[in-house]
Amino acid sequence: MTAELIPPPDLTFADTRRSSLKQLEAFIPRASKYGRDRNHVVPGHTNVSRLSPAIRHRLLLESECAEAPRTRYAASTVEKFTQEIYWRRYWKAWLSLRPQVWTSYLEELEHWRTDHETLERANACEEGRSRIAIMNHFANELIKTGYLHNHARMWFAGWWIHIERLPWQLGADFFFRHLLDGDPASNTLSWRWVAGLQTPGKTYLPRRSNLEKYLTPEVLEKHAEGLELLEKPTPQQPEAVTKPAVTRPSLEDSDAPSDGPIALWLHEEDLLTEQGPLSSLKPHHIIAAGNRAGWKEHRFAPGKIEWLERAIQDGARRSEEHFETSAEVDTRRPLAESLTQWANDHRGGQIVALRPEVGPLHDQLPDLRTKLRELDVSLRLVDRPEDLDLRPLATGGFFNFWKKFQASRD
Ligand SMILES: Cc1cc2nc3c(=O)[nH]c(=O)nc-3n(C[C@H](O)[C@H](O)[C@H](O)COP(=O)(O)OP(=O)(O)OC[C@H]3O[C@@H](n4cnc5c(N)ncnc54)[C@H](O)[C@@H]3O)c2cc1C
Repeated sequence: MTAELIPPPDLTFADTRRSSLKQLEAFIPRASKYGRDRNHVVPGHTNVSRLSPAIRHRLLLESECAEAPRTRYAASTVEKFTQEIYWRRYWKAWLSLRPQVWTSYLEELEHWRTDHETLERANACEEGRSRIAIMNHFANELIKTGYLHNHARMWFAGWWIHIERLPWQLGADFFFRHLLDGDPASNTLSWRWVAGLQTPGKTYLPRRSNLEKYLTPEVLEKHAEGLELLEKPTPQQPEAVTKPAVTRPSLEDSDAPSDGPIALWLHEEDLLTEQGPLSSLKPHHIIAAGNRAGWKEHRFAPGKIEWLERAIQDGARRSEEHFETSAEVDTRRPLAESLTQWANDHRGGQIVALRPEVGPLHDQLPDLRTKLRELDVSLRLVDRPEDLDLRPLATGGFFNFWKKFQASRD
């Protein structure tokens, strides 16, 4: 096997439901060793599922992924894997209760983007021109594949913040632009956690000894330059850590359903409309629209946009089959244009969708709602019951969330 982490070109990330299910099936025999092996970073990333893009965009449901290994193993054998999936649900629920953390991140990012000296140093790190060869390797891997192993994400973020002393917001943005699984909650909050903002008094430092323990030796040997800088790292303590308050205890009301024609809006936040609360809807039309304006605003990498387009195509094809009506795929125009075009032709109707959580698509909702109302079309957003159930559990830390979740199942 090659000693590079950058996978061979045939190692791709599932972009359809069918291929995601196949990948999940293939992962099941390895789930029992996940607790032991998951922190080891090896070429091809065979210790982990690599399902994050599919889970992030809901080609697969979190519940399906958590349940699949249990067809073969006892719950205790695969608990670590289940827990990791619930880390994702925890971050999402946590941010949903505190959307101001996302808005502040975007404002702070805007500020750093105007600081030329800092931006130049950040660019050098993104482009693999830093003092530490293995971090250059990770930057390169991220850009080439749209993926990094969790441990590599932690090392990279820790190095960026505590060694290079760069603002975490620029690092989070670098990840968000390239990661196929780039998620407003998991990404922003993990960077905050590494910076010491999420759990007061706790930062994450990348240490040479830890890399030597968990990274395939041949890879490290090949990229050893600058490792001495990771021998005795000292944390960059955040200035002031305040606990963000819950500002959105309940979700905004949707427009009331009307009697007119219905369009189902399929979007990248949840590509599984045929399963869940919308499955019995009788739409007259399906609009599978990409958030082109958001992709542009957040400067998504071309490979990531291509992945999203393929996943949306797949969602549209499945919805068309399930709802027995035509789906129009529109990933080229801004979202508002695709939806208002239908609204203009169907005044008095309604557009129904699964509710997008905090992030770029959610940011567009107020403007979209206004435009649709002007055309006398209502926008009805529907929640998955399991998302609503988990939301109120994320008021404290993860293990508190996990305990409450376990208790709710007993
Ligand atoms: C700085 C940083 C940024 C991150 N950004 C993202 C992001 O944008 N999107 C994202 O999905 N994950 C993010 N993660 C979490 C984690 O690194 C990835 O979910 C994981 O590496 C994906 O690979 P996998 O599918 O092989 O995971 P596996 O180990 O196979 O885990 C299975 C699933 O559980 C979930 N999961 C696993 N670990 C975590 C975790 N620590 N936090 C949240 N969910 C987890 C994912 O959905 C993952 O697909 C980030 C972590 C760090 C440290």
